[in-house]
Amino acid sequence: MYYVSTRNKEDRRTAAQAIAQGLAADGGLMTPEVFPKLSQNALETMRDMSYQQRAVYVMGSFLDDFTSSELSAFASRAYGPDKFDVKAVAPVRDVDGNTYCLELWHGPTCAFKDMALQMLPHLLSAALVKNQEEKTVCILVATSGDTGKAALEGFKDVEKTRILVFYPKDGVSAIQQLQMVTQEGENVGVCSVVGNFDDAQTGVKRLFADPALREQLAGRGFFLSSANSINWGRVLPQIVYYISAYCDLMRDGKLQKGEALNVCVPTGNFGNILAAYYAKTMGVPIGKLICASNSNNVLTDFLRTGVYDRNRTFYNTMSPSMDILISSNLERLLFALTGHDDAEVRDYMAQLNQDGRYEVSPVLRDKLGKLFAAGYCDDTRTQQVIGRMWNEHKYLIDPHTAVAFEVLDQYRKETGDASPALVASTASPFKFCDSVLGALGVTELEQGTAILEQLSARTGVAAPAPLAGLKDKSVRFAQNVEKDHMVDQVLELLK
Ligand SMILES: N[C@@H](CCOP(=O)(O)O)C(=O)O
Repeated sequence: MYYVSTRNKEDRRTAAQAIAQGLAADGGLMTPEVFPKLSQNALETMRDMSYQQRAVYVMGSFLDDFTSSELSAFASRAYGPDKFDVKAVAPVRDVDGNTYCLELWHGPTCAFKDMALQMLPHLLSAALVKNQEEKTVCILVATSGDTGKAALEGFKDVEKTRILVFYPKDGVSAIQQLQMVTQEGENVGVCSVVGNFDDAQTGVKRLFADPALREQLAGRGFFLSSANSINWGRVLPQIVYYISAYCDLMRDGKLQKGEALNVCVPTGNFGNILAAYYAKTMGVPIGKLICASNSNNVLTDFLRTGVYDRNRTFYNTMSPSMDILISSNLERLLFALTGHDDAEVRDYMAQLNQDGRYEVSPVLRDKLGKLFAAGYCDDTRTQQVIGRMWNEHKYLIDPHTAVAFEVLDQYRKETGDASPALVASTASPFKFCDSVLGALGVTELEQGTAILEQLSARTGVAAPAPLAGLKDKSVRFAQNVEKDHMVDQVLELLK
């Protein structure tokens, strides 16, 4: 199977090339030329498999330049008991008999990003060998909180890799920041950027597009790649968990063969919900894809009107991982829904770059409306939902998950569509202790890592071990740069 750039479908690469490259040379996103189909029989075959086996089954259908024994070895290392605190890896919790919650935060950094970033280093390391690459890869990451730590943990001390993470100063939670600045490993770097996530992400994309920098780094024996969801190796493992959740629900008798399941995903960069869309494209009986946003509701407006307009106020919210106005992966959706019309996608992206805005064709708008629903939720409501979920279900959820529960509720009320629904739960509530404690009515908050124990004491829920362990770690990274000086950090790390 080949992968093509969303901006030039003549640019064809193998999976190993696409994964090593991260982003296409023209700034487009590498995307499969065709999507394999999963029959109902295939879903039934997978029903009784472990998560690791399902990952091999699904990923194998996309990665024909990787052997099945390679993928099996990667899956057992990526999703083993030393990495995930539950055997199921991505368990599905029954909330009320018709609403299910896919818990994606049982990995080493307590966020859904682990699902892909425990796998990507294996894929990328193998890809370097397959491509006979002699240079060391330097992974540049922009994060609004979760990707950064998950990528650092995944690539820590991985041979022939370096990793540098940029996060917005004052744009991530205190625990998220502590997770990153205390990162161990000889090949890692972390730096805050003056600005918001969009500034960090745009800065990173600018570095990828800088031919002089690439040449200079090549001279030092390095090339650049990405661990953000612009890299296909990030999106593919995310498709697996939607398929796995559907199989779990069938196995447990909660869904009948072929029964539609709506899926509601809190998303900022659109990678997580795009993975659900791809699972649907492959044949999983997913009904409506419900896109949940916080007050940075650029995606809500886009999916409702067909107009993408990032010219609006950027809010720092209590669900920081979704504080994004330039949503990278939408480009892959546009490519899919235009029938791989790279010229049309190029045109939209050029308008976005120039005016911060584009409007899709009426045909595309209709397709979006049939596939997606969208809504958003502000911080006040987010805290109410956290409080309600705790009081009614004794279920402790994080602010991003709360946004999704609220938007699903809005959708059900507005449409009367009472189909079974799956909510993607993207992070542990312990990553956002202050907001969660506030939602539970606590006003006097402990400082530093003591707040983890405070949330535990208030709820009787134990903090995940990797977060509880933060109190023994020392801060290693305190660098802060203006967005125009990110290049200096790269050159410093790779000197
Ligand atoms: N929500 C992200 C932002 C980057 O998104 P990605 O899916 O492209 O890595 C984060 O937590 O950093």
